Amino acid sequence: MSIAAQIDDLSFAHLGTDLPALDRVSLFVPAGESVALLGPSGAGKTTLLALLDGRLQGWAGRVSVLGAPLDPDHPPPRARRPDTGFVFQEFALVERSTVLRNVLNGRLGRMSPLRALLGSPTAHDLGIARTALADCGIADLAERRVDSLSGGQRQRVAIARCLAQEPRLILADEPVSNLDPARAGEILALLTAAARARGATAMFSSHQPDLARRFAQRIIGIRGGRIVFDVPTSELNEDATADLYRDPKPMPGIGLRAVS
Ligand SMILES: Nc1ncnc2c1ncn2[C@@H]1O[C@H](COP(=O)(O)OP(=O)(O)OP(=O)(O)O)[C@@H](O)[C@H]1O
Repeated sequence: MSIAAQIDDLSFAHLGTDLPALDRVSLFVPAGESVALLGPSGAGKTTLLALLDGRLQGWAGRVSVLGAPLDPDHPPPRARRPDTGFVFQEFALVERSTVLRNVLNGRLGRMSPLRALLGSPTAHDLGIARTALADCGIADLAERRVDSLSGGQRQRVAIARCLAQEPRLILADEPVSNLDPARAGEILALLTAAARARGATAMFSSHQPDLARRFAQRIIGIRGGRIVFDVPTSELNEDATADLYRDPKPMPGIGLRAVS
């Protein structure tokens, strides 16, 4: 079986913090799966995705992505890992550039260094970018500047850029948190269907259990940096989900009191 990500006994604290953002996490994700990470604010979802994306250093434990171990002290530069794609919550697009140029940026890691430097795509790169635009339903926006687009359209551009990279692992950090419920469903449908059609693995974080249920095969609950459940979507339990979001420490003096 091909492996998208394997994590063994991983602990990590951000610089300048004492509490670990991830605490003894172990995880195995076979290739092709779609996985949702659920958990309250500060649970460690973004940290886990950033770590798999090779953007963090100095963890304890073992991490391998697409079969290659990541060195905790020297993860390879992002540009040298085009097989892993990332969709950011805040899109991270070049606002004053066109949609097509932004999507072509997803090809940079696949181009020769000279072409990447000159920003000169081949016909093959252009074909892949146009296919990604069409798959995301925004072929007609190719020449529009990003700063003229709505939030939902920007999110489609961010996904198209990621698809143009031809990643085998797609990581997405709250990719629909800025969208209304109908748009959020459309975008997650698009992301997971595009991953499936390409045989890629998709891992996305969310605060919306209903969307996770609809679009993920597997749901991982994280709280306080630890995995508290990891189940096939069909086995997700309402109580476990509610527990995940329960207030950790009620404020002293606040609560229900009998009124005499
Ligand atoms: N750059 C940073 N420097 C210091 N601490 C950080 C940094 N980024 C995150 N943290 C801390 O790490 C912990 C996990 O944060 P993380 O952003 O991974 O949570 P999250 O589950 O993604 O939250 P949210 O749903 O709000 O995005 C939190 O305690 C947070 O304060």
